[in-house]
This record gives sequence, structure tokens and C-alpha cells, in this order.
Amino acid sequence: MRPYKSIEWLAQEKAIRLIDQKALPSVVEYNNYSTVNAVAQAINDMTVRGAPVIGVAAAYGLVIAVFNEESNDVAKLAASMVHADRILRASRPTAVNLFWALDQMAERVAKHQPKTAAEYRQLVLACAQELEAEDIAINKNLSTHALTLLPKDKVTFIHHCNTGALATVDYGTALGVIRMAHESGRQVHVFVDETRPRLQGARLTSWELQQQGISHQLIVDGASSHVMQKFAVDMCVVGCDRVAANGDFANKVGTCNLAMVAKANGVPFYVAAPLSTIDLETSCGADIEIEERASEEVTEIDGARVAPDGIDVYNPAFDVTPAEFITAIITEKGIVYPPFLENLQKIKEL
Ligand SMILES: CSC[C@H]1O[C@H](OP(=O)(O)O)[C@H](O)[C@@H]1O
Repeated sequence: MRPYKSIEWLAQEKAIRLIDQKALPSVVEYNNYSTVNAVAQAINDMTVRGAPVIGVAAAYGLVIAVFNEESNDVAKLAASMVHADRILRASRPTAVNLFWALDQMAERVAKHQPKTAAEYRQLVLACAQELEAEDIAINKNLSTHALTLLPKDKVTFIHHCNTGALATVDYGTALGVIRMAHESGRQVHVFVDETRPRLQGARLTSWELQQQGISHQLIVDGASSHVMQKFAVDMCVVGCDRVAANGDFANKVGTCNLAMVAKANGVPFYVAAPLSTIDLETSCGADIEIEERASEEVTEIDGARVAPDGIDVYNPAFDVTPAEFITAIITEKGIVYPPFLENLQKIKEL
């Protein structure tokens, strides 16, 4: 039994149930979302966040669209899906998983010829459920591959942002690697970057690690170099929102700083990336659109002002880490080493 679920389809209500990631860890609250606009809004305001799970939430947004369409004309149902797709695509720009999941839904639905409205609705639902189930399997496979990179008995990680069961359907990507290390019997310790400004590390990763009984200490983002100098850190492991064809990748802002500090301290730096996050259409990091978010994320903490009124703020939600700072990329089909341009292509074709 999973103690908490990031997302769940409610068959009776024709809605998704999301844990409110904005309220965690002080309040564990679930809410239902039964319109396309409500799902898009939940993605945009980060009630649901994390690259893989926003893809699955968007897929269910399409399911909601076809169940909410009053007409039983198959062409109208298809049109409602196209309309919903447009709304969902506009919810957040950086994580490619959102666009990948919507593309997958269109492709998978197009393989069938449902004749009735009931068949059409069930088909769209089945495609979203497939993506949901696949996400869990992918994360477990990726985490299993990562075991080959770990010391046998004891392992100390630095982790940035939140990449756990909350950021995915279940198990997690980078946090899945850490969880698998723990479940394999290794003695695990994690230094958890707090991850300014939204504190996904402090609020979400610490909460998940506590639930899983994994030893950890919260650090401020700027402490990573000191931690690497003072303790035997075996590796940094992070998630990602989009990996370009040359291996440059976008992840939560602060990741690039961590990668550079890791290189300077001789600490291996790994990126946990489901193949759905690898975007061969984007040639390099400079071509990745970086989301900018509200200035209040920086000027306020829990609604309390911490910066002078009227201050000008630049708040990019992500940064791009150049491929040269990555030791390897961990995928569900295996570990990818440089040269990334060649090897990412190969693994995508497997
Ligand atoms: C496996 S999650 C990837 C990714 O998603 C996070 O972004 P956000 O909290 O803005 O949705 C972060 O960059 C994680 O590493």
C-alpha cells in the first residue's frame, strides 16, 4: 500500500485526485480536479509538480475533457481532446514530459478506431492509465540500473529539489535511486538541498525521506561545497525536466551550481532521466525554454515579506547544466556515458 499518492483517477467522479504539494508537509490534503482548466491550473500553480507526474496529470486532463463532452459524436470527442491539449500545453513550458505525454496520448489513441462515444472515452482513459503504470515501472528500472554505480555497503548522496514519489506517479527518479539504494540494504545518508525559492527539498524531499526511514540532513543550497569538503560524499544525483540531444539539461534552478561544485570537488554527478525526458529535437541547452515565475516566490517566505518593497526580481525556475559537468545519465534502459550526442541517440533507439 502506498502511504501517499501524487495522483489518482477517480472513476466514479470522472476526476483526478491530487495531493496538494503546495501545502505539504504541514498539511496533507487531497483535492479533486474535474475540469481541464482546473487540471491546467493545478499544473501551473504547482499543486502537482515534478516533470513525470505533470505529464500524467495532463494525460488525465484529456480523459476529463472527453468525459465532460456532452456530445456522443466521436468527431466532437476528438475535437474536445484537441482543445484540451492546447490548454494543457500552455500550463508550464520547461519539462518536456508534459508535451511528451500529450503527444503519446494522441499517438496511442490514433492507433485505434473506436466506433462509439463510450468506446472512445474508455480508450482515452486506458491510454492515460497505461502512461501512469509505465511511469512506475520506468522509475523502478532506472533505479535498479543505478545500483551498479553505488558502493556496496555505505553511500552518501547530495540531492537537489524533489524527484520522489510526489514528483512522479510513484517511486521517483533521482530519489528512486536513493530509495533503491536503501532497499538494497546499503547504509544511506542524504544531504538534502533546501532548493530555493519554493523549497521542494526542505518541504517535500525531507518529508518523503522521513516517511521512508532514510537518514538525511537538510542543508541550504549554498552549503554543498562545504559539505563535499568536510564529508565523504559519494555522488550527487538529481532529476531533470529536459535533456537536450547534446546532454545539456534543464533542472530546478541551482542544479548547475551543484554540478560545478561537484566537478571542482571531484564528486561524481548523475542525472536520473526517464527516456521521456530526453528531447532529441532540442539540440542544446540554450534552446530550452526556461520558465520564469512570480517575484513573490523570492521576495516572500510563507507570505511574509523578506525583501524591500519595490525590488526588481529575476526568478528563473530552472537552469541549464552543460553536459561537461555530468558523469552519466541514468535511464530505464541503462547508464549513458559521454559522448552524449551519440549515446543518447543510441539509447533512445533501443
Ligand atoms: C523527477 S522531477 C524533475 C524535476 O521537476 C522539478 O521541477 P518543479 O518542482 O518545478 O516541477 C525539478 O526540476 C525536478 O528535478
